[in-house]
Amino acid sequence: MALYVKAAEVLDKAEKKQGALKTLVYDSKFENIKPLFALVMETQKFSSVLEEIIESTKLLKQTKMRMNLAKVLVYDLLMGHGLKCGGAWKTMMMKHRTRLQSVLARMKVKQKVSKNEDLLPPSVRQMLGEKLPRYVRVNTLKTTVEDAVDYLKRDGFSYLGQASRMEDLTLKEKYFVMDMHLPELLVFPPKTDFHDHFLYKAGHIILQDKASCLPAYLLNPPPGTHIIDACAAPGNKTSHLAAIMKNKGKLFAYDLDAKRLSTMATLLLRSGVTCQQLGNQDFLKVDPESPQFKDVEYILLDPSCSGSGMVCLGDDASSADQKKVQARLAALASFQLRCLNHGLKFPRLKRLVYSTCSIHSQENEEVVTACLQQNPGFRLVPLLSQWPERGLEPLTQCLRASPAKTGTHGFFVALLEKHNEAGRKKQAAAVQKSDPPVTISEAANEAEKQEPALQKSHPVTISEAGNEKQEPVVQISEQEATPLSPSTCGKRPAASDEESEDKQTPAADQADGTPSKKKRRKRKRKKKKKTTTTTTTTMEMETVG
Ligand SMILES: C[S@@+](CC[C@H](N)C(=O)[O-])C[C@H]1O[C@@H](n2cnc3c(N)ncnc32)[C@H](O)[C@@H]1O
Repeated sequence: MALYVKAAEVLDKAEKKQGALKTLVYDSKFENIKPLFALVMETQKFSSVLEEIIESTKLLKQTKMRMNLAKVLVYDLLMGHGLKCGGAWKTMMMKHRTRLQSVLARMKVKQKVSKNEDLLPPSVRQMLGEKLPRYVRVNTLKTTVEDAVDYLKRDGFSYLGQASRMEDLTLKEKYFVMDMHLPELLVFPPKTDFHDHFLYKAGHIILQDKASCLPAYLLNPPPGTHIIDACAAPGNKTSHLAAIMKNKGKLFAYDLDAKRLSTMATLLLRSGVTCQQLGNQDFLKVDPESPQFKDVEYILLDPSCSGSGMVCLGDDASSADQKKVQARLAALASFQLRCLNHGLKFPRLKRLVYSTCSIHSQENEEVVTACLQQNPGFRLVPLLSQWPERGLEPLTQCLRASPAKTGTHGFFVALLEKHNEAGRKKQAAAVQKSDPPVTISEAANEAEKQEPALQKSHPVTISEAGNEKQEPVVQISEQEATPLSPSTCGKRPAASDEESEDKQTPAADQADGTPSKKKRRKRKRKKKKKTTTTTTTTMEMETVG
């Protein structure tokens, strides 16, 4: 029952505008956040429907419950996976179940619909991203685009060829097109459900939002290269990278969260990925100087972020508790900048792609600006000139994405590349002459002054899209994770994300501040033991994956 009481409490607080749902759930200190989050989000989504059912059955009067408690219980009883409580509460709810069920059934008959979702008001449906197309990435490790298209045609879908404008992505019934920017991406009407489809179950297609396909596509690591996916789980971008590399080379994929990593191992197995080496590890503690990374030339960094771009999660910006929201954003931005700076330390790195599913400049342009100030040997690569939404001024080389302009969830991508030594020295000198490096908060102030300047949309034709991958210096270009899964992207950094500065710095033992010989030896042994543990985890994950 604790779950329902806590969920009702969160909904009460949200009604009193004490914070955004997401923040309230995380602040609730409830031991099992995931089911609480899911219950609160779903109840909120069906709020108006549940209220109608509760009122027409006079449930509050008969049970003396308050509205939000009734809502969470009725949600789970009628639309969720059944009540997860026992005792008097369950007995009471079961007593009313038939009446509640028949009101729900009557509502559906009246509105001539069959699914619970269809009862939602249009405004809620739009907010939930129902209007976003269903994007399907063809997994070229298992099939080809042509074969996937043929299979889908035989399965009753009608193929309209490659799209050339945004409007072509607005589809109905069983029509589908090939995307105009990403040729391995097929586009279907919103809500087309592939979860039970053979191609999905066999790993031939991957359900991935278009914006989320950008990082791997733009990084475009050639087959045979060594690459790191720094914050990888649940692995949609990892499997995309492996497909681009044709499973040739080495793909180190790290994630701090063991559970998500194990989901990822299953997903990669199904997708036919074989070039990976998984590690349940904090990326910030991966040593760039380690011999195993000496050939790493590419990094994909998609760190934890606010998830404010995910249409289903919404944005905390309207939250009454702006202080908390800003503090959370600042903590995330600081973590993201540390990851970015760390990624640039790999000695042979050529390119790093940075992405977030956030719409906040603090996590996007400001992080990149601060990073470039601190790493003058790197610069931004201009991306997809035809892409309709750019990074905020002056970072227009980067891409942004949004439901309105690109028909996707909100997203941000920047591609950084190392430039030559002469340029680096020149830039370093210029930085010394000018202001000290921009810190995140300074960048925040600057960015606030800027008006977002967005470029106009230029429709792309097939051949242009093919050429669109940027001229390279070297060479160019979900839950079980569905794009709408809150756990994929809106995930808060694990505790160590925000405190991931190495906490194991040894305390000084001797007068000069250095540890004693004995202690040094002990620490050395401990360190050796730790390395072995990490390797074991990596090996285990490889076996699973
Ligand atoms: C936005 S999600 C990554 C989504 C993934 N790239 C994909 O496309 O499926 C961020 C991930 O970073 C992980 N993470 C957070 N802090 C980390 C750290 N310090 N080191 C490695 N992974 C971390 C989280 O567990 C989470 O799985």
